[in-house]
Amino acid sequence: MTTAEVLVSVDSVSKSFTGTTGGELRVLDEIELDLRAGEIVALLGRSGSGKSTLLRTIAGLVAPTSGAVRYRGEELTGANPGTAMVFQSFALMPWLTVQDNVELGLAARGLPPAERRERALAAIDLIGLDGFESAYPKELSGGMRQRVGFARALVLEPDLLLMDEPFSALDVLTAENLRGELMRLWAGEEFPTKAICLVTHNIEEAVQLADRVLVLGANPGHVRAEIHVDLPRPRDRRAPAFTGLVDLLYGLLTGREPERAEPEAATPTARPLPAASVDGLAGLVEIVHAKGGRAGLPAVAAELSFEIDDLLPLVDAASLLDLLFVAGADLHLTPMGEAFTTADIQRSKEIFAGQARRRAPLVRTILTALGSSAGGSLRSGFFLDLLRRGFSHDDARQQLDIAIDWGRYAELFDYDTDSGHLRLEAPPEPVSA
Ligand SMILES: Nc1ncnc2c1ncn2[C@@H]1O[C@H](COP(=O)(O)OP(=O)(O)OP(=O)(O)O)[C@@H](O)[C@H]1O
Repeated sequence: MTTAEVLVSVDSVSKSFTGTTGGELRVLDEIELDLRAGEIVALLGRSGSGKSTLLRTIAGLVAPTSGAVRYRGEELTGANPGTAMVFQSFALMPWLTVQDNVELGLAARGLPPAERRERALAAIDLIGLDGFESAYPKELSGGMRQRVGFARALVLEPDLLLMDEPFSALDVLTAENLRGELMRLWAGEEFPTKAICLVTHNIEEAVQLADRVLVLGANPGHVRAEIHVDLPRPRDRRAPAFTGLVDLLYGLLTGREPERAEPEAATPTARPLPAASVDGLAGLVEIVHAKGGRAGLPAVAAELSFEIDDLLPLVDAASLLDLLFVAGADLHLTPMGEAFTTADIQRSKEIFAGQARRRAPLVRTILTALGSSAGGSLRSGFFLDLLRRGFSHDDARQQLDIAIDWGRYAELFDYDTDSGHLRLEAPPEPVSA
């Protein structure tokens, strides 16, 4: 496999965006990646780890801040001519028929109408859409719309097919069916592309489809691990080798990176608060307690019908606060977590307050700032301005909302919606910086 021709190479690519207040938001950090003929590569990572940005960089839709993307050795200066993209949202033109949607990219390439028509019909046929040529997107189910999305990309016969969470807007059965069909096409003679790179946050999907899984970490996006999936196709989800890889990836996605800063020393931007409500994270701690202090993540996700992306912030929050810790794909209750979940409500709040003050950088920063302000009160805009130096507009708001949820529960500070002020609940206590 490693001797196969390199279609696209990503050399030391970094990408920064300009934040709303002019600060730099580093999204990708020194990414190295070769995409070779014959392989399917999955980019797996939690929300915000830069997966979509990396995919768009490979497509030539986003220019790297430093480093280069090459297609067959040629550095890109615009859209990558060897790629076509399938989007999560289908991105179809509602006013065009299936046939016209599929022909769109060919028209852009200047192909004559007769050839466009012929190639579009072949792609429509290949992806199981024949009979729907003159239908409009709104007449189609989600699964059929995504087939149009596939046909529109495949008709271009790209060397490399790029897919950004192509199945995540579909219901479970439709997604499974379409994944299966894609794999049958991939194994067949007529499939017009040489390689696939897909973004997913679904671990099972990555192991089912990919030859190689790159696990991306966040802040900024970087490659944490590369896992080879040498399982025969079609893959059996119940095979021990399959579930073993799923467990390994769960562990990689949830485990803390050794080189990351300890929460005590981290700043609010270096260690953002996970998007978890107190209710959610306390519920998870309670579940692990009910299971005897140890629970497998895949089992918890399945039991709660949670996507890993919904579960990860809860796991992150509980481990940030040292209520749980992750070992491999298992969650373990810590002594602090045990105390938190078995205590009466007032004591639970005190434990939470102590942990949040010590280990959640934004909560600590808010407490410090409120403690040194006149009357222990500051406008929320003050904190939003600070946060926007390191986060996008929406992420800054979300960070503050999480901190307020945590701070209110812990009775550390309150937020007055009418005046827009955060206010200390109790007289200022010394806070170690
Ligand atoms: N054009 C842009 N301008 C500013 N910030 C951006 C832009 N595009 C992405 N970002 C930021 O870059 C970070 C990574 O985004 P990206 O969509 O690549 O991550 P992701 O891993 O694909 O996340 P998700 O799974 O949620 O889609 C996010 O914090 C996002 O807000």
